[in-house]
Amino acid sequence: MTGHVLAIDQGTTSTRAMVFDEAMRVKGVAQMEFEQHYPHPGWVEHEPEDLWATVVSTCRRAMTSAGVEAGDIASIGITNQRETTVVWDRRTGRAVAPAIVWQDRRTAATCQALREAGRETLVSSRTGLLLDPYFSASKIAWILDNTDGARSAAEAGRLAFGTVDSFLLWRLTDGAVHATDATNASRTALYNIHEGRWDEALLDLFRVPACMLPEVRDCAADFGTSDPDLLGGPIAIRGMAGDQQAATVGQACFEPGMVKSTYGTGCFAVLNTGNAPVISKSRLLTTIAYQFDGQPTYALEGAIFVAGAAVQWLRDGLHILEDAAQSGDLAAIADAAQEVYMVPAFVGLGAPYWDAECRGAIFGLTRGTGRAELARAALEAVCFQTNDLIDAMHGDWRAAGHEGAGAGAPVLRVDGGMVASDWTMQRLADVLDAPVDRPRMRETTVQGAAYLAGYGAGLYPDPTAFSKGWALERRFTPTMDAPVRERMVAGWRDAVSRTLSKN
Ligand SMILES: Nc1ncnc2c1ncn2[C@@H]1O[C@H](COP(=O)(O)OP(=O)(O)O)[C@@H](O)[C@H]1O
Ligand SMILES: O=P(O)(O)OC[C@H](O)CO
Repeated sequence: MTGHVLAIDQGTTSTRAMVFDEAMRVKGVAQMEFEQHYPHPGWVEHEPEDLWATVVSTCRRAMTSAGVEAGDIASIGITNQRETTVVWDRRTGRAVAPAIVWQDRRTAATCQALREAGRETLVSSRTGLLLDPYFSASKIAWILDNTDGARSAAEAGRLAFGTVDSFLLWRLTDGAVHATDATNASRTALYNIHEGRWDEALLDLFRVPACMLPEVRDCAADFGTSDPDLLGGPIAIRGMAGDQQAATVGQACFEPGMVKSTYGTGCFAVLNTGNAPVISKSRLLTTIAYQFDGQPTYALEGAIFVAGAAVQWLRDGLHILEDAAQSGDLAAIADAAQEVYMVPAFVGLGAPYWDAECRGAIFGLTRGTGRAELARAALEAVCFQTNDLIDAMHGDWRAAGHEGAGAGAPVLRVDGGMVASDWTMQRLADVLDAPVDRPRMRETTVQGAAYLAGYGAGLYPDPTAFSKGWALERRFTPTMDAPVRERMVAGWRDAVSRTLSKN
């Protein structure tokens, strides 16, 4: 029975655990949602104990459903919602404040002040990111400045910072290992992606004490051993990556030029750019896709903050859907004559607009607009935003001298909860005017984490051999006439321009 891998995917709205066997077949699955906290407009928090409790519970349940015990598992892989910031007490392991989630905008004014002070180039040139509240650095400073005694405790070495991976690792190893991996580090705005180290100038800029930071390791590496009391025995931890990077691995996007896009709460498109970082002219992020043997592979990334979250809003906020799947059925019967656009800037807009202050808007409402048109507008917003990202990506890729190659071959590999919607995937292909490939294995994020853990443990083959196992479930081919597409895209861009805060 040995030769299994346990993969943990601690996401924004739910935690999943899966057990895979030595042939990478899924043997057991468990998933749990947990509470989202919105204490003020633009704020989003998680309770770190909820993250931890759902991880332990889903791991145990996945193992039970797979019929395996700790001794049957060769290694654990961790993947996670990125940027979300946890600061905890090293003695107790307890967080000193709620986790500030990646979507949280409370540090918008700090970032704006730093931008006005001309510090954006320092951040972007070293981290590949932008001065935006999305990333961890300003969130850490907020916790230190707004929690009693936290700054002095941090400076005295009593507090630890971690993105969610690092916090979970600390807990899994009972405080023995304070580490992260290069992909998660690359999302903090404190990590120099060119030199592969925490950057003193950025630590000064954001006022973060160096002694709080985890050690940075490869994605397939020795991350220690789990506390024997947690899962019925000690298990080696050998894989780690941020969830979008894990999905890039799970989609086997190992060749420069390959692109994947994941549709969960948000949407994240990642283009593998190989061993050399490509600097975007369109405000996309340069980031680390994965790192093996100390060698980073870089990526361009476009991040959209709200994708499936707009569907959730229709369901839980407006109560016009019974479940998320109904959105596609409604969109299919929406009135084609009504041009309704939804710009779901609930927490501002991400790439390529980066406007933390703007908020959502709906255009083109008439007396005849109903829930079908709103559902269609929410799903189409995801397609239009992907189109904005892919346009920008291809521009950057060509500017880097890759005309016609790689990303020039316009195929998008998709995954995440939303890709279950055939209507949305067809509309995506139509809006992109390019094929959209949905793989047989939709849980690519957790599969990526499993692959890293199995690769790290010497159980799974090298990336080239793993790539051969990628299998297509369905290709969506564009069918929309060009004038219709162009009119729709122009309508979307007009809606965005009317939503941006700089109007
Ligand atoms: N059939 C569907 N049609 C449209 N949206 C869907 C569908 N199924 C799930 N979703 C959306 O996908 C998201 C869940 O995807 P998931 O990958 O589990 O997200 P996350 O990892 O961010 O928690 C939810 O926001 C949900 O509204
Ligand atoms: O948890 P997800 O799938 O919404 O992904 C969140 C991202 O990692 C945020 O950058």
